[in-house]
Amino acid sequence: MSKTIPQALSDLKSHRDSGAVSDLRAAFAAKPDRASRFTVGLGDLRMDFSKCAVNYETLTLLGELAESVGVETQRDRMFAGDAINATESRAVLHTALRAAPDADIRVDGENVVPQVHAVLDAMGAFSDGLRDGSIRGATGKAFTDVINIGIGGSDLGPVMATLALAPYHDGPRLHFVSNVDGAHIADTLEDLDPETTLIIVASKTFTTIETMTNAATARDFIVSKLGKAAVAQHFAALSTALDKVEEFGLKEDRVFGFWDWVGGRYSLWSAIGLPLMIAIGRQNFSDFLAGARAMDEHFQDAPVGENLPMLLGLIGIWHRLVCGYPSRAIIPYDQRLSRFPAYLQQLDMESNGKSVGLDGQPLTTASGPTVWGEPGTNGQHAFFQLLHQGTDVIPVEFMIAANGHEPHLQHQHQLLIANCLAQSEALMRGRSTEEARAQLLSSGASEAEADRLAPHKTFPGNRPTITFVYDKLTPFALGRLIALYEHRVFVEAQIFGINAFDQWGVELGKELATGLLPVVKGESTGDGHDSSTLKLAETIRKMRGET
Ligand SMILES: O=P(O)(O)OC[C@H]1O[C@](O)(CO)[C@@H](O)[C@@H]1O
Repeated sequence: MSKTIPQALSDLKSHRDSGAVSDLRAAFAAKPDRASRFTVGLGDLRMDFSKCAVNYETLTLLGELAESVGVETQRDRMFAGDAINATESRAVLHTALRAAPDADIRVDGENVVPQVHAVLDAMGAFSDGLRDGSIRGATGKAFTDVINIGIGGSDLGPVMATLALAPYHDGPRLHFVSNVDGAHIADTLEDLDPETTLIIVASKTFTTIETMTNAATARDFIVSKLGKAAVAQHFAALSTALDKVEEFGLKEDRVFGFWDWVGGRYSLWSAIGLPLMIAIGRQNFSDFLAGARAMDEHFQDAPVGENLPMLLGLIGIWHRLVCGYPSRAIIPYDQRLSRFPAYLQQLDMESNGKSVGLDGQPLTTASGPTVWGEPGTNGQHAFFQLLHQGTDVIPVEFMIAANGHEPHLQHQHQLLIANCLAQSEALMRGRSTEEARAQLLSSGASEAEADRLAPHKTFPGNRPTITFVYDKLTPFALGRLIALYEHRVFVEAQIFGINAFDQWGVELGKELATGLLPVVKGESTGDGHDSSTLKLAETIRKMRGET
């Protein structure tokens, strides 16, 4: 019989308190094969978690915790299309978006895979037409530029993946506009010609105020030069709300749909991926889906001890619920993954930033950590000081490709690799005060100077890191990496006992913004708002010369 969750957690805490792996340096010295023991892989992807303070017993206890909440059963329910998004009574089937054409995945008795592939085919035909110039604008010119207007899940995934796969771009130039700040769209439109610009409006609900406002501005941009009739040729829409898209005035062949069982932050594999497909082409997009599918299969089939998403999730839980670390940093040593941390922020924090359990009761443990990061080596010259010597321990997840896409810049790639490995080594080893002192003395410092400076040059070490290594950042590798993190978030959510697939926490601010707009415009005195908010609105109106 499996343990109860409190029992499993309490056993993990006692295990940690017993100091099983309290000194990583000593653990490496004691077991020279520690790296091979705590590295798992899938294809060319390796996950080395040997620099986390865990041993085999930790993994066994984490496995018991997973069993106590039925993670595997929940996983199977998700893949089977059960309505596991309980607060919205919906299935959660982003995995069906990358399923093989002959798969059979049912929602309300209907196999959804044929619909998925019908949309993929339509996206393929449209992106082929844009890329080969057979689909043209109102004045007969081919499209040179495509703007994706969307926000959150309708922006972050396409932006991140388009940048990540830049070496595969051979289609029109891509631009992304998300912020309601007019500066974003103004700067984007600045150098573009309406005659050769296609605008994609990406919104699951087709009601999001930022996206609809930017879409209206983009529409004016097209209409002012080409007239109203050009809208149908210069726009496309990606949405589940087909009725609302119709009101916007788009023809059916310019609308690419998806379904309510695709969460916004899990939608990159759906029609929301169209900008990426336009940039890299149908075949590369299909490889991207295949990478995610490989991770889906692995997540379903591999035993817990070899299962990357399970282990990544369980180690995340170890750090959050047992060690109490409040955040984690994602540091890709890959400039083209520079938006990956931002993408993961939505994926992870919008999913697991909850404080009420599935039963509607307040959680009695913590839930998702703060997720943040920047690419290396840039971060080294910014916030790594805190990672090495700050008072908080922040687990880091590094990622590095063995091979870059620039064969003529091998030396730079080797330097990048050396930096990535050096950082995880430094975080693990640290430098004792005695070592710091000895180093100072050997570089000519006096005894007094060495005593004074040694504490400042001491690194506590023992700071946990996970390092991912893969051959090259191909479409397949990127798809696999994203799916890994999607499933990791899922595993952690099961243990937190929350619904990872709703996001009610974004609602209140939206409602208040709608109510405050008349105050900002001076059309309402704003009864019911607090004095700070009203005073700020008044100050801003004064600065704008409106009062
Ligand atoms: O695609 P939509 O419906 O415009 O929503 C955009 C984003 O807004 C959110 O609802 C949060 O505000 C996200 O969950 C979603 O990805």
